[in-house]
Amino acid sequence: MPQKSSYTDIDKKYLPWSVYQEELYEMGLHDKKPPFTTVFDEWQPLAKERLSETAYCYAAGSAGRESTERRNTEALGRVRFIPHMLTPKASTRNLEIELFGVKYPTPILVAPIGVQRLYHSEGEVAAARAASKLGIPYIMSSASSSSMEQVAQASGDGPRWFQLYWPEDPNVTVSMLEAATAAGFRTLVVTLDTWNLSWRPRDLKNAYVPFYHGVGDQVCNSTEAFLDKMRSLNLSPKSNPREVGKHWVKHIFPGSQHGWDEINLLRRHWKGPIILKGIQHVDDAKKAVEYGLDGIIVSNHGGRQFDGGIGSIEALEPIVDAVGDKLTVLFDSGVRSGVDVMRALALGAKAVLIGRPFLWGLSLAGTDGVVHVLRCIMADLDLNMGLAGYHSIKELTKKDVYWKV
Ligand SMILES: Cc1cc2nc3c(=O)[nH]c(=O)nc-3n(C[C@H](O)[C@H](O)[C@H](O)COP(=O)(O)O)c2cc1C
Ligand SMILES: O=C(O)C(=O)c1ccccc1
Repeated sequence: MPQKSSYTDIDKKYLPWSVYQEELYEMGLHDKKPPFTTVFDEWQPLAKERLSETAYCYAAGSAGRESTERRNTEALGRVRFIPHMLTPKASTRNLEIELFGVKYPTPILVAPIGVQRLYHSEGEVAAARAASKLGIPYIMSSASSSSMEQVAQASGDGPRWFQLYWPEDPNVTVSMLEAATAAGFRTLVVTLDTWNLSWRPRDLKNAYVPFYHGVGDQVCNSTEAFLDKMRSLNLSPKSNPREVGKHWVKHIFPGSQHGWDEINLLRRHWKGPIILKGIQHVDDAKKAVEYGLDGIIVSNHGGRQFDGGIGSIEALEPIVDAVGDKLTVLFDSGVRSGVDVMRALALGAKAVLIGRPFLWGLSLAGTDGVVHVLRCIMADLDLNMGLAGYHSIKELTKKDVYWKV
């Protein structure tokens, strides 16, 4: 499937993004309501009411004392703008961006999140459909609870990105990359910060991790080399889902770290752009340039892996200063509103991944819930861009930002 060069020709009813504000006020005249609250900080508590304790804690929880997660949102909140006035061009905004030669209608992507069927019966399929409607990349996780084919179908002609948890065995790695290519995924995100799951006290207290319950191993069904291994043990995903699930976890979380030189293996087996996710250190960002990567995602996995790190936004500025003109820098961890998106863009990110908030939307109302959450964030972004005097994304720079006080 050739990749489209532009996803900006989406359904006009979504544009400009600020139109959602009018739509919502209009609903009041016809006794209608949005699927659920528009208050950013109410999505999580509302989802908590609907989810099982185990599923809720799996998503809400982070590593250790959850100090990195708190630091993510605190540090983002410290980035404040000094708005411009009398800027007539800013009365309409163009939020388009270009990543790897492809145009997108807004600088927002859907973060890779595994096991989405814990949150809604349609899981990844519902979320991928939402992203496709909005013309934004859906990054399919290696730990999905839907198959590559199901997600690809739900994406339609929407942009397909695939996130790799990098197995120990190169044959399994190559087999996953081949399956993803065959299913039409064109951009590869390789997550580096999760060689094993961290110490997560909430899940340990609940004695709960999804894989032990056979959730999150659906990608293995598309991975021939892995299925061969299972056949040699007389196991199949259909007859022995739990055993196969446990083998799968060992494969995608091998507990041993690959080295930089192995990046070449990925390059040999992937034609499109390759992006490393989980970079926080400037030295690693420089290595990514040295090894010819196309992009990096400055991320600390939402504070779910290493506890005791800096806020992800604090890592962004020095990384952009060092390598921002040499590869594409994306950002995630702690983004909760449109203004948070502006904050990361002003400090140099080219686009931003939304994580937990879309998962709460999925939990509350499936595809419509994800669309609602993303449209709220995009409308907030669009309106705040205008109020601070910006017409386009490239006008956002750190000279208008006040922080580190
Ligand atoms: C429940 C859950 C599952 C996740 N699964 C994955 C995954 O499979 N692969 C991955 O690279 N990141 C995964 N992440 C991390 C997200 O991609 C993203 O980095 C993180 O959610 C950003 O933090 P925030 O949601 O607090 O903004 C997961 C996050 C959550 C909350
Ligand atoms: O929990 C996570 O953060 C994560 O990355 C993951 C890993 C495996 C399955 C589901 C999610």
